[in-house]
This record gives sequence, C-alpha cells and structure tokens, in this order.
Amino acid sequence: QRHKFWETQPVGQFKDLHDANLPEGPIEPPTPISEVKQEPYNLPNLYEWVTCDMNSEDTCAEVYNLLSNNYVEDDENMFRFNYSKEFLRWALHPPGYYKTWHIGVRVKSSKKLVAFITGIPARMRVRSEIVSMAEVNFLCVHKKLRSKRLAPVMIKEVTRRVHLENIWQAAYTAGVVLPTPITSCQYWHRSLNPKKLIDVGFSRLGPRMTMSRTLKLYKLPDSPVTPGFRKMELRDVPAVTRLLRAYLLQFAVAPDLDELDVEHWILPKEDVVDSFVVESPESHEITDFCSFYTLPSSILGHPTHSILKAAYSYYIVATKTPLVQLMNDALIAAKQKDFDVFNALDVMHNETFLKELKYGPGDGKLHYYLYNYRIKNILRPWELGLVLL
Ligand SMILES: COc1cccc(CC(=N)NC(=O)c2cccnc2OC2CCNCC2)c1
Repeated sequence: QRHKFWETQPVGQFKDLHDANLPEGPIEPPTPISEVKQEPYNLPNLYEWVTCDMNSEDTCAEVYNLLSNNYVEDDENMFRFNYSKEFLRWALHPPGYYKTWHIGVRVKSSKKLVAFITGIPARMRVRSEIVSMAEVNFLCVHKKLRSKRLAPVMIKEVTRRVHLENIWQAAYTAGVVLPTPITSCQYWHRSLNPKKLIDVGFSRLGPRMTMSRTLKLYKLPDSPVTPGFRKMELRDVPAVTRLLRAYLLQFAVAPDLDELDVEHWILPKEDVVDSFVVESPESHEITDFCSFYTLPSSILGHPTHSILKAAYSYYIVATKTPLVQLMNDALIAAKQKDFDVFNALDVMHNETFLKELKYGPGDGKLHYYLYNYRIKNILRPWELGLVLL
C-alpha cells in the first residue's frame, strides 16, 4: 500500500533498480500539447483551484500564513520552516517563470487557502544532456486536510500545467524516501549562537562540555580574514557566472545557469540571499565566491524564543582561496548578520570542510528526485551540484 500514487508515475521504480538494460534518460516520451488534459483535475467537491499571484500582497500573505502554520517540520516537531514573503517572491519569480505554476486550493465557501504547490522552470544538465525541467517545491496541505489524498491530485495538476508548457521532466526533494532517490544527502549544522541553540533544544551540550567551553569552541573572528572578501555586486555577475559554470561541470546533475539566472539567484537580496566574492587585491580578478540563503524556522511552543535564524549554504566556488577558509569567512559573515546556525548538505565539495569547521550531523536526510528521467546508477552526494530552496 506504500507509494500507491508513485507506482503510477514515470519515476524510477524500486523494482527496476537493478535492471541494467534500462537506458538513462526520459522514461516516457513527450505527448503533443493537444493531447495533454486541457482542464484541471477534479478536486473533492468543497474545494477549487486558484492560481496564486505572488505579486499580490494579499495572496502572498495568504501563502506565507499557510506555509508558516502547515509546512515542513523537523522529525521531533520542534521547528517549522518559516519562509518569508520576500523569500517566496524571490523563489517563485526567476527569469521565465509561469504564474500558472503557482497553484493554490481554496475552500469554495470561505475562500480559505488550504493547499499549495509550485513549479519554476530550470535548465538542468544531467551528465551531458541539457534538460528543461520544472523545479517543484512548497507542496503543502493544511494540517486539518491531511490524508484526504489531496497531495497526489496537486502533483498531477502541477505536472499537467508543466506539460502544457512542453516541459516533461522535473526535480524535487523530500525528507521522505519515495520511488526513487537519485541521491540522499545528509544535512549538517554549524552552531553560530550555541547558547540559543541549546536553550531551544536544537542542540544539546556535548558530553563533558560546559556552556563556557561550548561558547569558546564555536567562537569565530569578528570579521572575515580573506583579503578582498566583499559583498557581491551587479558588476560581478559575469565573473561569478564564469566561475560557477566552470565549477558545476564536474557534477553529474547541476543547473545550467546563465548571467540572468546568476543575477536573480546569487546577487544579494536583504533577508533572502547573501553572497560574497573574493576580489584579488593585486589583479582585481574575482577568484572565489560563496553564498547562503536565509530560511528561518518557527520554534514551536518555546516560552522566550519564537524564531531560529538559519542560513543555508547555497553555491560556493573556491579557485584560489582554500575552500575551508572561504567557508569559514561565510560562517563569520553569517554570525555578523546574527544567524543562529549555518546549515549545509554533504553535496558538491562540502564534506571536505564539514568536520574541520565544526559542523555536527543533522538528524535526517534530504532525498533528491527526478521526474520522468532515469539515471543509471544512484549518485553519491558529492556528484550532485544542485541546491534547491
Ligand atoms: C530547523 O528547522 C527545521 C524545520 C523543518 C525541517 C527541518 C529538518 C529538515 N528537513 N531540514 C532540511 O530539509 C534541510 C537541511 C539542510 C539543508 N537544507 C534543508 O532543506 C532545504 C532544502 C529543501 N527544502 C527545504 C529547505 C528543520
């Protein structure tokens, strides 16, 4: 009875895992747009589809409130992702986005928003193939409507609307194992404000550790140490794009980003995404860059703390500065901005700095998936060059 829905979908199936004859690539061919279902899937009677215009302050606030109260929680239900409105607008309005892929479900009578799912277009490289995909994210069903089998119909509806734009593949992540991960990543946390993290139960005092010893262990310099380390600016976009494109070529799955994409995804946006470059003091060449995004979590039911300020490692390219030193400067910059914790997945070259920079392993995994695209062998996390929001 497990995966009743996913066994009907064009995704790698567990039973096919060892079938070496199955070729890498699309599982099902595209169909003519005229043969794609033209009308939305049926919802249970009380509900209706709505396209969410995230530029509308009211709609964006409704989406924010739905996610803030009903989106993903950690395994112990102590924290819940609390994406901000400006973050959601950033995440959903990349170059070439489709408003019709921002899909809500309302109660017909009250017009209350009770479910949400989104897609954004992304050019992806899978080994040597450039594939147009949708990145599907923010699937959320109100806590009171769970196990009404709403999620499968929302996934089918976003798939239908993606097909109508002649796109046949997708990428998504989940904290649960579904048919079939292309890779499974371990997440890691680096304490920046250990006292608060221990107060709220995110971390525990280590064995034979006192609080003052713990504060000293995670203490960082007051400012970055790399000469030429500075905030990224618009004029850096061409150089950062060159660095990032060259770096991502080594990974089996990675986004194929051009300058417009880099301008959208990497340029600093307050309280959304931070990025820094290293400009060589002699040559003024941009030799490295690092970036992290801002994703706070609500702290559920704590008397004095309500928000956990978390930074999430995004894209990092070190060509001259040692990666560990560049990442340490990112930690220092995040501490300066009052983040409590810096999170990272063991993707790309991240596992080379995690232990040295005093990251601790998280208590779960993040699984990556492709829709309608088979890859022959599961990837190791360091073969993955893709970070989803
Ligand atoms: C600390 O507050 C949390 C609130 C909800 C869930 C989790 C645990 C968790 N599931 N973490 C991750 O998925 C995660 C851990 C490290 C890096 N990125 C991550 O997820 C990103 C990427 C996928 N979409 C959510 C944000 C933690």
